[in-house]
Amino acid sequence: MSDIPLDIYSQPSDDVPFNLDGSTLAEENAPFNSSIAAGLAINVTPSAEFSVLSVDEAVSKLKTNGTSGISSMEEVERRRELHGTNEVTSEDGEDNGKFGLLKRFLSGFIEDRLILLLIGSAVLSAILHNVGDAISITVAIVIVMLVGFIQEYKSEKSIEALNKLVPATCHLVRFGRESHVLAATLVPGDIVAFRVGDRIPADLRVIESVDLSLDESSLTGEPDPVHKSSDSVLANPTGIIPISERHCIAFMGTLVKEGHGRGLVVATGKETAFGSIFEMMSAVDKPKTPLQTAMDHLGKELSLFSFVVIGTICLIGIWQGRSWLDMFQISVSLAVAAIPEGLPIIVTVTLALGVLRMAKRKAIVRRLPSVETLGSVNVICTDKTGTLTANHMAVSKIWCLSSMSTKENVLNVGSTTDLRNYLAGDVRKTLEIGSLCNNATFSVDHSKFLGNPTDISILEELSKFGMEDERDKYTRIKEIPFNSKRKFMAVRLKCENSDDKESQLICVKGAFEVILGRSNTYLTEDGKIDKLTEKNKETIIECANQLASDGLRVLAFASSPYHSKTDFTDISEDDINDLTFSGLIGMRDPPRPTVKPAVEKLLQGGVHIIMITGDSPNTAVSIAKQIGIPVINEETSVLTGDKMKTMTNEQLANVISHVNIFARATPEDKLNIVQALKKRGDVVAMTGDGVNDAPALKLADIGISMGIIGTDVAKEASDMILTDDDFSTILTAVEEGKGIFNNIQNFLTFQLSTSIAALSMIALATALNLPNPLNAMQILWINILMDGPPAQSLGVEPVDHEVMKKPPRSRSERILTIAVLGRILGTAICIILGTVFIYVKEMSTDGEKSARDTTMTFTCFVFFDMFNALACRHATKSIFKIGVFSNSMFNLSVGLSLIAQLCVIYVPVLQHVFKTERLGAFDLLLLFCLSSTVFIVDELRKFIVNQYLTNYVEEENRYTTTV
Ligand SMILES: Nc1ncnc2c1ncn2[C@@H]1O[C@H](COP(=O)(O)OP(=O)(O)OP(=O)(O)O)[C@@H](O)[C@H]1O
Ligand SMILES: [Ca+2]
Repeated sequence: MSDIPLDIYSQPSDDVPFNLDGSTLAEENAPFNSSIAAGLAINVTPSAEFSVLSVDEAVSKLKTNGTSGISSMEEVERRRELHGTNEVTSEDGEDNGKFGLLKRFLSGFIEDRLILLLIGSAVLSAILHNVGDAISITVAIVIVMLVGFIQEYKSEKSIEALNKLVPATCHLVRFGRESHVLAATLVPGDIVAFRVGDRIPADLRVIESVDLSLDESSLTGEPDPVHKSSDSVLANPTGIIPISERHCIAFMGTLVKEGHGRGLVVATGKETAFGSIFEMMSAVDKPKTPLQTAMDHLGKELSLFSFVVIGTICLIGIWQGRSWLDMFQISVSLAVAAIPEGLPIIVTVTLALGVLRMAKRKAIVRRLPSVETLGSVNVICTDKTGTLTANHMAVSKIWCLSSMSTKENVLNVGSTTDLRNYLAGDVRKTLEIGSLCNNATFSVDHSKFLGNPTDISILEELSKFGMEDERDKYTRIKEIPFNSKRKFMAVRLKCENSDDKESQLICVKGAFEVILGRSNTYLTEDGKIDKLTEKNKETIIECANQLASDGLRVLAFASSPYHSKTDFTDISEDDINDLTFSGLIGMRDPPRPTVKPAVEKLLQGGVHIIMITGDSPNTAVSIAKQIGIPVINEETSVLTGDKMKTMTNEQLANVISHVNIFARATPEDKLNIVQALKKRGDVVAMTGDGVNDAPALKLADIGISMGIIGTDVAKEASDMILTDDDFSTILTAVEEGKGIFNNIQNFLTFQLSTSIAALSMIALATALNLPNPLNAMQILWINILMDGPPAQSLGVEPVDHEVMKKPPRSRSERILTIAVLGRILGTAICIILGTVFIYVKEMSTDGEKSARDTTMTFTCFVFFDMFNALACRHATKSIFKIGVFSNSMFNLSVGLSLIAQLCVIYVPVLQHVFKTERLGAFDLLLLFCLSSTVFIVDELRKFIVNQYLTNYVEEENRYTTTV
C-alpha cells in the first residue's frame, strides 16, 4: 500500500505508463469483453466502446432511460452483482487475506539479513550440541519477528483507514429522482449530473453538456482542460480510439473545470480507464515523507556505526580468547538490538495515527508529509465568510436614499417583527429586486430555505414587510450568476402576463461600489426615477461604509427596463448599465464563537494571520477586530484588491508583513499573496473553496479546502480538508502537527538512549575483559521493549496544548537537535553507570558470573529502560504536570512489559530460556530505587529547563511584539 494516502490523483504523470498514442497499456488488458471487440479478438474498455455510439444507442445498449435513469432496485442490484461496487482498491488490499498475512510473515524472515544471522547462530548452537541456546534463540527470533510484523500490519491498516476518510459523492438520477449519494453506489446505466468543481465519479458517456471542459491531467498528464460534448466520436479502423480523442467521455477522477452536464455511467470501479491504471500505479512505490526519509537515513547511519562498534567488540573478544560462538551470538543480538529497525515503522504509525486523530477533530490531512509541515506554518491566510464567520446571514439594516436620505436614518430591521408601516416605495423595490435576483428555494421537506445564505437572508425578510416571493410573477430569461470576481448577480425577467418586450426587466444586486458604478438614476420614495448626482453617490457610499464598519455585509440593489432590441434571450455584463439604484441592505454574519480563542492562541504561537475577503474593507476590519486579528493601522494593515493590482510582486513582498487584511480580493489575488509570502521564506497555509482557488491551494505549503462548501477541485488541490469549514480547526491541526513531531522526537530519544546504553555496556565489559553482562536472549528481549510497544505508545502521547506557546519550527530544523542529542547521551550515561554498578557489585561477591549476577544486571537495565520511557513522555514538562495516567496506552504497555520481566525472572521455563534466577523482594526494591534515578535526574533537568524556558519565552515574546 501507499505511504501517502489519497494522493492517487496527483501522481506525477510520468508514473503513468502510456503508449505514445495516448491510450494506456493497462487499458488493452482491462477485464471487459465488449461485443465490438469480440470480433477483433482484443479487449476494448467500455469508454472506448461507448465513445463511438450515439447518445440513444448508448442509452438503449445499457437498457436504461436517458432522463430518469434505471427504473428498479432489482436492476441496480443485478448490475452491482455483475460489475461490483464503484471503487478502485489496490491489489494489496486483497493481499491482506489469510495468505497475504502468512506470506508477509515469512518474507520478513528472508528479507532481514540480521534475522538470517540469528538463525545461523541458532543452527550453529544446535550443531555444537548447545540445544538450550538453539531453542532460546529460535524463540527469540519468532518473538522479534512477530512484534515487527504486528507493527507493520498495524501501520498498513491505519494507512488504509486514511484512504477511506473522504468518500466521493455525486448527483445521481435513478428511478426518475435526483439524489446526492456516495459515488461507490453507482452502477452502469445510472445517470449522473455534474457541474463546475465536481469530480467525475465513474466513466461517463456525456449525454448533455453546457460549455463543458474537464481537467484530465490526472489521467493523461495533459495540463490544459479538454472540451467535451455529447457528439459521438467517429469509429476508427483500428478499433481503438485513444483516450485523448474520446471527446464524449468524461473519465472517472477527472475534474469539471467549466460548465455542467449529465452523463450515462458506462463503466465503474476497475472497469474504468482510471481503475486499470490505478492497479498499476499502486504497485509503484510512493515517495516517502521528508521525515520518513530522514528516519531511513538515520537508521542507516546508526546501523553503520553499530556494525563498526560490534565488529570491534567481537574482534577484541575473540582476541581475548572468549568462545567465538558466544561472541558471534552476542554480536548478532547486539546488532539486532542496536539497530532501530522499528524506527521507520513507528514514525509511519505515529504519523498515520496522528492523522486519524486529526480526522476525528474535523481536519482531514490528505498527504502524510503535510503533518510535518503543519508544525512549521507561520502564516495562515484565511477566507472570511463561512470560515471565520458562521455564514448565517441575517438582514440587519436597510437604507434607501429617498425615504431615509441621511446615514443617521437607517431602518433597523433586526429587532422588529412587523415592518409593514415602513414599506416606502424604494424599500419595497429594494426587497422586490432582492427576491427576484435570488436563487434560494424553499424546501418543503426541510421546511427551510436552501441555497446561498446571502440570498436566503433576503427571502426570510419578506414576510416581516407583508411581501411575498415575487418570482412567481415573472419568467427568468437569463441570469448572470454571482461570482467573487464579478461581485454582482443580475437576472433578465419577463412579466408573466404580458407579451410586450418592453415589460422586460433587469434586476441586479451586488457589492455597492460595483452597482453604483453602473447606476445613473435612483428610485424615489413615491416610485419616480430621479437623476443620481455626485452628491447623492457620496451620501450612498458614506452610508454603505457606515453599515460596513458595523461589521455588516453590504449589498446594493438596482434595476432597469431591458433595452436591447436585437437579442431576445441573452444578456451580457455590458447590458448591466444605466441602472436605477434603489437601496442598500446590510446583513450580519456573526463570527464563529470558536474563532477568537483560536486566533489568540495562534498569534501567541507566533503565527501571522491574514484575512482574505471579497467583502469591503470596512466590513473586514470590523470582523477582524471582533475576532482579535490585530489591525494596528488601517492604512497599512489593510490592502484592497485594486491597490494590490498596481503593485509589483517585489513591492507586495515588502509590505505584506504588516498586512492583516486583503479586502475586495478575488480568488486570483490569492495566488499573488501566496507567492509574495513564500518569497519571504514563510511557510504558508491558505484556505479556499472554489475552482479558482485551486492554483493558490496547490502553491501554498498547506492548502486547506472546505469540506462543506468546497468544490471537489479545491479539495483535490488541497493538502487538508476542514470538514466543518471552521477556522479553529486549523489551530487543532497545527497543534496536532507540532505534537506529533514532538512525540517522534520523544520516542527517538527513548530508542537511541537505550540502544547506546546497551552497546556501550557490552563494549565496556569487553574492553575491561569482564564476562558479558547480558546474554544474547536478554539483549533480544531488551530490543523488543525498545523497538516495540513502549516506544510506540510514546508516539500516541496526547497533544500538549502548550505547544502553541512555542514559535513554529523552522522548516530546515533537524529532528535530532542538540537538545535531543544531549538528552540521549545524558540518559544513556545514567543507565550505563547504574547497570555497571549493579554488575560490578554482584560480580565482586564471588568474581564468577553466576545466573544471579546476570539476572540482577538484566533486570536493572530493563527497569532503567522503563523509567527512561516514562521520562521520555515529554521533553520539557514534568510527568506529574502532564498527568501520570494521561497516556493509557503507555501505562498499559509499560505495565505489561514489567509483568513480562517478572515472568522472565520467576517462571521456570523462562528462567531456563533467559538463564535467570529468582530475585528476592529486597533485590527488586533496590533495583527499582536505583533505576528510578534516570527518571529523577530527568525531572530535575526539566525543572531547570523550565526556569530557563519561562525567561526565554518572555524574551521571545518581547522580541516578536516589537518586530
Ligand atoms: N449572492 C450574491 N449576490 C450578489 N452579490 C453578492 C452575493 N454574495 C456576495 N455578494 C457581494 O459581493 C461581495 C463579495 O462577496 P464574496 O463572496 O466575494 O466575498 P466573501 O464571501 O466575503 O469572500 P470570502 O469567503 O473569501 O471571505 C460582498 O460584499 C457582497 O456585496
Ligand atoms: Ca532493534
